[in-house]
Amino acid sequence: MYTSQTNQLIDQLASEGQFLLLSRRSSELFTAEKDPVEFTLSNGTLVHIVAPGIIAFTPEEKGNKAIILSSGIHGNETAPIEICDQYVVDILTCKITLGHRVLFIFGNLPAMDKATRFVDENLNRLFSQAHSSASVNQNAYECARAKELEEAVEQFYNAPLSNKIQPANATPQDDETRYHYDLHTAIRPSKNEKFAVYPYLHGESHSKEQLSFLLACGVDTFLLSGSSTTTFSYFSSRQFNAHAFTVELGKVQPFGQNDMSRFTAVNTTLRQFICGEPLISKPYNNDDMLIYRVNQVINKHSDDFVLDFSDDLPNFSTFEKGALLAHETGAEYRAQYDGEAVVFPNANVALGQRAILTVVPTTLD
Ligand SMILES: O=C(O)CCC(=O)N[C@@H](CCC(=O)O)C(=O)O
Ligand SMILES: [Zn+2]
Repeated sequence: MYTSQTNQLIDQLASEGQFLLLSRRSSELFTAEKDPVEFTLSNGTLVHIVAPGIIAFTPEEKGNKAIILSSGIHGNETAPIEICDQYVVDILTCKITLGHRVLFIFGNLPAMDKATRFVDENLNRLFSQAHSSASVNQNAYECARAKELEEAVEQFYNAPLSNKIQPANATPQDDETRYHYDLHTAIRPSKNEKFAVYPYLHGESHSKEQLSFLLACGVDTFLLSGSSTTTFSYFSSRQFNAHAFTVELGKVQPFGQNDMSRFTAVNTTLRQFICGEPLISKPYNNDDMLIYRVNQVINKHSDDFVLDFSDDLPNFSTFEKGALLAHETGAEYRAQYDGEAVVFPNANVALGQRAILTVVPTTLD
């Protein structure tokens, strides 16, 4: 039995679908109940509100995929938030029916309200237990949120349904393939507008099928990471063997100012994917994509760290071998190859954090 307030909330969600809006306006509504808030839509889809901004769906006819779509891990990266918000509205109001279990995560709710990347700590540097490290501010909202997101991912991949609503035909979850697309937009413009970071796989093979899928989403450029990180996609990849990616869909814009025509391919393809509809993706061909490997991860160690190129230089701009990329007290950082390109350059990061990635072209075997 829920309180009348929760019952009202459930009715409102099922009629208007505005989970994100309610999460941002009145997040305490989602945490008032001792038991999980779960209900069933008219098409048989089970809805589980895990926490503000975190909602899981299990369709009556469950497919063989467990899919996580996260957005707003950085609060000012609005286009993916708007895309996922619309999916959630359409699912709750039964305009679309899912073909697989899907968990939606809207990451940093307070940062969305402030239109900032984060409030106290960069959420996408706090996964794989980094939220509990002595080097971060333990009182930051983002530390508690990273822990909550880790638990939500674990619960979704391993124990998705509470006993209360577990249908008689529920099957063990090890028949499912796991996916996690962590959707972002970049601070700078990019020569290759849509690109994805493939987390370090510790020697496992990269999935060409996944690259083809992302190509169908309009993502034609891939960065193969060469080391462990504390990002959300690495967490799902490493801990849960999910096909996981950080996907950059364009450039940061304020809410309501995204040119949604630039997201048609990703919007349509992800929607087909979660609904279990047939996908039209070309077979893998190296020539259709640009694949880079990460060559240098340049961290900032001093407050006087500066970039030696302009603030509006686009991602994937290339340098000649030996060109100075950045410097700080005691160190100069230079390109090591002709054609080495910079990605995510940002001098305004906390000490110890990544200030530039450099990449060089590669191919998959
Ligand atoms: O444009 C930028 O500088 C940052 C865009 C962004 O948020 N990128 C992610 C990439 C995460 C990864 O490397 O997998 C981030 O920096 O967190
Ligand atoms: Zn981001």
